[in-house]
Amino acid sequence: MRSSPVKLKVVYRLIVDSFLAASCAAVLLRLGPAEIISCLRPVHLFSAAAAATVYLMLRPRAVYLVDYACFDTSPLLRIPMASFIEHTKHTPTMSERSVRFMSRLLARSGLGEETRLPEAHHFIPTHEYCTLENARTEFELVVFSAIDDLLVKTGVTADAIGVLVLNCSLFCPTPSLVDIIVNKYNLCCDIRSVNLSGMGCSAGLISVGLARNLLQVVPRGSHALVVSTETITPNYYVGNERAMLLPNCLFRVGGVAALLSTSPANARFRLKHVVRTFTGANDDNAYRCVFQEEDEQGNVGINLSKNLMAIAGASLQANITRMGPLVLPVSEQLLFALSFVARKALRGARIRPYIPDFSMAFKHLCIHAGGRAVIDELQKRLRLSDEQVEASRMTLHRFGNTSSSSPWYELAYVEAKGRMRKGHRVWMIGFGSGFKCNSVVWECIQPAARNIHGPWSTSIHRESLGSVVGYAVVQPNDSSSIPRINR
Ligand SMILES: CC(C)(COP(=O)(O)OP(=O)(O)OC[C@H]1O[C@@H](n2cnc3c(N)ncnc32)[C@H](O)[C@@H]1OP(=O)(O)O)[C@@H](O)C(=O)NCCC(=O)NCCSC(=O)CC(=O)O
Repeated sequence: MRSSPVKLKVVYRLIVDSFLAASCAAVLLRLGPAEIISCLRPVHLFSAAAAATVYLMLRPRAVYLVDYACFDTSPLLRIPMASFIEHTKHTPTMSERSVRFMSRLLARSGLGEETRLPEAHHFIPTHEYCTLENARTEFELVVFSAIDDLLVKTGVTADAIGVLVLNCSLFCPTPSLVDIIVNKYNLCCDIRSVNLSGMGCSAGLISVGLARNLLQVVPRGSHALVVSTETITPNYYVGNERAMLLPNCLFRVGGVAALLSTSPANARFRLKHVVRTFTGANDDNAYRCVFQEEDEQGNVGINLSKNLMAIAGASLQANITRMGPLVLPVSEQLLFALSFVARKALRGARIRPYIPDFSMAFKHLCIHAGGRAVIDELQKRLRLSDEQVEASRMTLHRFGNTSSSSPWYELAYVEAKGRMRKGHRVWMIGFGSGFKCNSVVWECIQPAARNIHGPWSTSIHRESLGSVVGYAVVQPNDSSSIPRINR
């Protein structure tokens, strides 16, 4: 049975959402069609036609997602936690204390036993194999596999690609990563290509926005290839700073290739909104909360601040303040606006911000799988149900933090579960260094066929929220032991 506040809210929504429609209908009924037509003069009709023509000519072209393909990580790259810990023991610069710390973190990280690390990280001592050549090898394996899959899936040939946008935060060689792709696929010599680096985990959604913008200036019907990945190989931290050991435990291999177009032919999703929020201006805590630096011994790593959860929550708040008006029904917007005004007007009165009910706007949420505590925080902030964060938790468990590609693994999860329907809206939320929180909204035109090949095809039958409620427990002093699952 529904509780009274919920019932009240349903009634409130009905009243507010019907109010506008009722007002318009009343005005039209009072005037009557004959009266409306008699009010119109030729000059009105001409102005309306001119305004409509100008609008049609200037409005941005609609952009569609033809399809996407996530790197289907090879089982050979699987890194059970015991192996990971064994490898850290063979890194001479890492102390026993750091090894114990990482064992503890891994056990509670929400990552499962099937996440993948690049080939170089499977050798001992790992740091000796983190070379530029091995980084290129990892990049090529991940990205070429995803692009090959995408081209096969869509039947689009490489010469139909007019725009290429790639983001990879920490690996930025020359020739650039987009040059590697242009060279491999023999893409057009006048391709508009952009290589984003250093932009963190939210850059995948920035790439989507950038591709959308570039598609406005190339011939209609052109295709934009968007590639989002993080190359793990060169980023193995060998020091003992706890905040810098965290990324070793969380980040794993992954990548996605997505094809966008201004043509709706064979498209599977329509791009509805891209909303970017940057909270680093004048806020050093936010700016430094994911920070590449050297520790006192000169070892380079990524320092993840303990404040990250709070900062991610605040930047999400800023992002939804801009997203809300675009996607929420009037009733939710009104409550949100009232709470905003009340909070501003009565600063001392500790009024909690109103959290809109996003299930009214979206059927599926794909929240960047940054870490277990991050998902927990966002679930709490947005008051989401376990089902609404399921794709995020499952992706973290099965693939780890794959950085900017993680929302795509989540979209693939929803599709592999057969939950996507025509007309469903999907909200992708990315956040990362800067500090940035970005959102992309898609509307499904054509769900994927149920049993297609994809990153979840071999495991979806055994994936469910219930299977990840416990955390794998590794015995730090016994690397040979098989980790057990603590439920
Ligand atoms: C790592 C965890 C799974 C640990 O979970 P726990 O339930 O054990 O939580 P906990 O907070 O008690 O942490 C356990 C121990 O780790 C320490 N600890 C936790 N976070 C730390 C940090 N950032 N720096 C230093 N130490 C840290 C705690 O002090 C504690 O130590 P002691 O027990 O000694 O007191 C969780 O904290 C988590 O998910 N954190 C978020 C990870 C994160 O920042 N992800 C975003 C990646 S960046 C990204 O995705 C975007 C981008 O790169 O752009």
